[in-house]
Amino acid sequence: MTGQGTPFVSLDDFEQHAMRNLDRNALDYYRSGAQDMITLKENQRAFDRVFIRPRVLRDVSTVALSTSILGEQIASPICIAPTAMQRMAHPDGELATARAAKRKSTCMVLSSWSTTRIEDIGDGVKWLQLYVYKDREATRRLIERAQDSGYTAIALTVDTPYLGRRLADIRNRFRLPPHLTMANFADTGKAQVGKAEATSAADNASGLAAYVASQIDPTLNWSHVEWVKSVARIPVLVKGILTAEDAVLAVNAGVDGIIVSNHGGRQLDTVPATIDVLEEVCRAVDGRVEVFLDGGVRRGTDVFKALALGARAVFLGRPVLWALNYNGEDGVVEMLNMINEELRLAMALAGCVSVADITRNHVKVPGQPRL
Ligand SMILES: Cc1cc2nc3c(=O)[nH]c(=O)nc-3n(C[C@H](O)[C@H](O)[C@H](O)COP(=O)(O)O)c2cc1C
Ligand SMILES: O=C(O)C(=O)c1ccccc1
Repeated sequence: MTGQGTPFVSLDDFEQHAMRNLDRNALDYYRSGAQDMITLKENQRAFDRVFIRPRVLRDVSTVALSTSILGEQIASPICIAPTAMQRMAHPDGELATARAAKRKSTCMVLSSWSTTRIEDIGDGVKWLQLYVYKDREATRRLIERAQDSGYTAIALTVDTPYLGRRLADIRNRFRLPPHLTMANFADTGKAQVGKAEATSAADNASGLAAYVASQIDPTLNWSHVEWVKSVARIPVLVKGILTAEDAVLAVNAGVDGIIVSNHGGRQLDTVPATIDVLEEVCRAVDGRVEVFLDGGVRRGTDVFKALALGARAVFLGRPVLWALNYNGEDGVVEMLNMINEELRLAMALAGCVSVADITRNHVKVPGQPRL
């Protein structure tokens, strides 16, 4: 938008810019999905199969985007998903993202694999994304550090007992550039993502897969959710639920929220698009906890559809990385402004003047007539 070039008109333009600007190691890591990337593509395509049923003649001269998540007020239901290693996209990395989130009064989820320390993120609505590490004391310390630093929820990622198979990262032998570290682990000697040795074609030569295998506890099970609940004094959400069955187990385990996510198509390939399972999850949850969605959200109409199908708010993953790469903090603000204005217009044209006005009857889903 800045400068003399053609103005950016959609979130896709930020990605196109990053494709020309980012180095291969980082670009492939950020863009990739697992295996054949069926789920990655499906996340976006599935939104196109949902149609909006607009209501007219409703005085849409003012449209309010504000809402609350887990009791905290935010300016819009468009939040920021945790993505690891943001300093590969821009030198200011997570700091820039956090400042942008604060300027827009929205929620940022910090990845526990950030290149900025938990303590160094300024104020604002912020949650910490957590993995259960083999080192249980280190995991406990992360929760405590988050609480001491003003984070208001823990999002426990449950879809990554192992890293998904991302072919480009294997080919590239992905590494975190040597000047960067997994900053939250600086005191444990586990902050470097080294080069993996590929000994056979079947080995996963991505440095990240090896790092994950060495750090994350693959015994991850429901007792760990209860353990995190017992340690944390702030709400705990599970991130990575895709079925009604697991949603019920999560509610029974006492979680405070569910993030419907397939990890941006980066874990198990050929799982469904998140928008296609959102309603199933919401029905199973039946209002007992808030349900969120991420995956493939690129336009205001996508946000509208997710809210209509039961999401309290949505989270953006890759678009934040593209915007960061484009112009740091200001780039992320610009990207958020764009999708927020798209949402405002979609709501107005569909006859909704507040987030609470968006109902199930505002969308038509293939094979699921509901009226
Ligand atoms: C580069 C990248 C890194 C990610 N890192 C994490 C992470 O550290 N923890 C996590 O729970 N999810 C991680 N995710 C998944 C996102 O939180 C989110 O589920 C996904 O990106 C949403 O899809 P979208 O990119 O299509 O918006 C990552 C995703 C990407 C693209
Ligand atoms: O890349 C990812 O999707 C992810 O969640 C991750 C983040 C840091 C290290 C390993 C995996």
